[in-house]
Amino acid sequence: MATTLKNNVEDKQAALSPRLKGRENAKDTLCRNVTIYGKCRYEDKGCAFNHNIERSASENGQNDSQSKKTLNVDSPSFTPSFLSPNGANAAIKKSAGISPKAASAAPFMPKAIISRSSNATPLQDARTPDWAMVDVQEFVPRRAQEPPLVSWLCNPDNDSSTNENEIPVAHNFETFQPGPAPNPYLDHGINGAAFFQSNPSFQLPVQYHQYAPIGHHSSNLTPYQRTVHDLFIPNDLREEIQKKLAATLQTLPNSQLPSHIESYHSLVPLDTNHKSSTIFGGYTSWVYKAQSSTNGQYYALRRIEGFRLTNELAIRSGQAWKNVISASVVRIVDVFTNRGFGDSSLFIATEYHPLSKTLAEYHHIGPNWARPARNIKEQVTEPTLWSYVVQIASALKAIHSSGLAARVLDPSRILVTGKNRIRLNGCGVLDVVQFDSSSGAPVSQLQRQDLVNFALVILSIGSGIADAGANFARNMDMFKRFFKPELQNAVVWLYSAMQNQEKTIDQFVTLISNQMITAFNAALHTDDTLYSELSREVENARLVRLMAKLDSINERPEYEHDRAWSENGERYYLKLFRDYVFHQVDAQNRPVVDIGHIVTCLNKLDAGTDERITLISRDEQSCFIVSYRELKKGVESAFQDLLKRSAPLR
Ligand SMILES: Nc1ncnc2c1ncn2[C@@H]1O[C@H](COP(=O)(O)OP(=O)(O)OP(=O)(O)O)[C@@H](O)[C@H]1O
Repeated sequence: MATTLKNNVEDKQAALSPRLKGRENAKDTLCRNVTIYGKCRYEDKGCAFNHNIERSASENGQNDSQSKKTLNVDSPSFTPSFLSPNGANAAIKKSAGISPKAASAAPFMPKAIISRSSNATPLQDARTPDWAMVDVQEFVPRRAQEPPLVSWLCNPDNDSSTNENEIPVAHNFETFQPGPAPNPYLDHGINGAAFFQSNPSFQLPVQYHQYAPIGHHSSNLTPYQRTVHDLFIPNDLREEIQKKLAATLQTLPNSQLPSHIESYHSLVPLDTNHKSSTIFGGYTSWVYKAQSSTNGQYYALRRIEGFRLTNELAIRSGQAWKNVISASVVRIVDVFTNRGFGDSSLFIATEYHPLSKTLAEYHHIGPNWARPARNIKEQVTEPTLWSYVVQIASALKAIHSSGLAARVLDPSRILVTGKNRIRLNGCGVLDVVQFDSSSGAPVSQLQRQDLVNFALVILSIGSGIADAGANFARNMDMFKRFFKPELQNAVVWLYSAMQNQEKTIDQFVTLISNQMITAFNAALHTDDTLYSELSREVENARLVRLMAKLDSINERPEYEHDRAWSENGERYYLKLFRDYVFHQVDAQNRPVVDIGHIVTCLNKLDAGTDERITLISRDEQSCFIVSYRELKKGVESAFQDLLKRSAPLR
């Protein structure tokens, strides 16, 4: 059970020191057993009370400095001397006056370690899960009755450690590290091998996080400096993703639309211009975002208004598009008819790409953006146009090799789903709505028509004219003013596909192989960039999970009367740790908000380092010196305990 913190010394105390200020005044008048697992924090400053402290090597340096310093985020964090990157550590300085023989002496092992380890009662039981740090004993404040392992007792009245009224202070020596590895300079046999990483297995870095400087770097920072922005993905990318997510979740309350169409519900219209085109065989089409009640995913539902199904095979020809998997084609997931809108309509459910525009909208092509209104700045660049050519070619290759033809290939039906990322949309619709009339046309002819349409799409985007096919020669002249012969030749080659029965998309792909390589290289660069952005988020995901655990176990109303979490409880220090991480104050009691401190603490907690920190209760009555290793163990065990009690997930 928990150590009794309150004791009869209390009434002898005149005043309490504030948490972070006024220590100097308080130290002479008060030494109120503030230490449970450490030593009196005022002892080094001449505390007037007896300190029955059996010194051990472990307290040299690190505990002294811990206890001397105020609890402030500005305090330098403890770095084990043997991990010190610059090598300028106290251990080296101290050894200057020691005889060379001493270097080969056996490392100092405090007696307490030996006795403790032999008597240790492992808290781990057979049910210890994999995540547990089996070599660490959980930090549990001891009862007053238990004999202290090492008398680090700070008792103002009595230096005997057996008195009931005293707070026994047992220091957990499991976390003590005997010291750094032997000095590699002295061992000539190893030939300097100690300077190199000999252990190929994963090792934690000194700072217990993985914020390696990959990706772009701000040049006016020193190598060890990071800005908060370095820890997260760039703002513009985050904003873009957030907008897309918000668009996906958008709903339309009180809409007049049907509540559901088959298994799709929450319909939101996506087309903003209420014009009807003849591109789908004269049928009017509407596009809605909808959520599937089958899997919760979002889809784009294209409704072909007033379509009457006369042949079941027509639907089947639309279903064939489900097998076309290409990064440059909007994937069709379902084709069906439904009367939800009060008429007979055809519905094509496709993948939903939030906030996408059509190529015509994106490049201002159409009746409203005819050539004279388009200025030179809006002129699409040649690399962008080549990128479109490569993507459309790759889409057509996938479609044609499935024995299908796109048929709908127009700037008003190609979606721009990202920067320079396009996808063919509306494919498969004509296969259904013109099933009877088109069943006679050979697919090879439709595929060659695709090549012609392909040429017109490129010409249209390049020249800014919607109906580029109406006067091909004149528009081509215009096109030649902006683009090099290689691109002009590609357009002409495609446009003449109807006259040459041999032309296929495969031949075209071979012709543009140089551009394919360029596009592939650019895609790899984009991939690298995104990967480096992703690597920044990796640490954040880890820390968020850790924070989720911390927040789940702290301040639970169910634990309100749980003694383990009370001031006298064995989990009390976890509460104090939360304060230490998130509720720091400075000497004037002003909040210190330092994300660097929070991230550092959480990383060390996650790693379970041996560094010890001082945790002081809000009323300044209790003080713990505890290592991150013990904290980690405590957090994990409290969380597992919580999981055991929790209701099964729905
Ligand atoms: N799969 C999809 N994912 C996300 N948005 C889409 C999808 N398909 C279409 N849209 C959106 O719906 C809008 C309308 O698409 P549509 O294909 O009907 O083009 P349109 O320009 O409205 O043509 P028209 O008015 O001639 O029918 C597009 O601008 C696009 O923003």
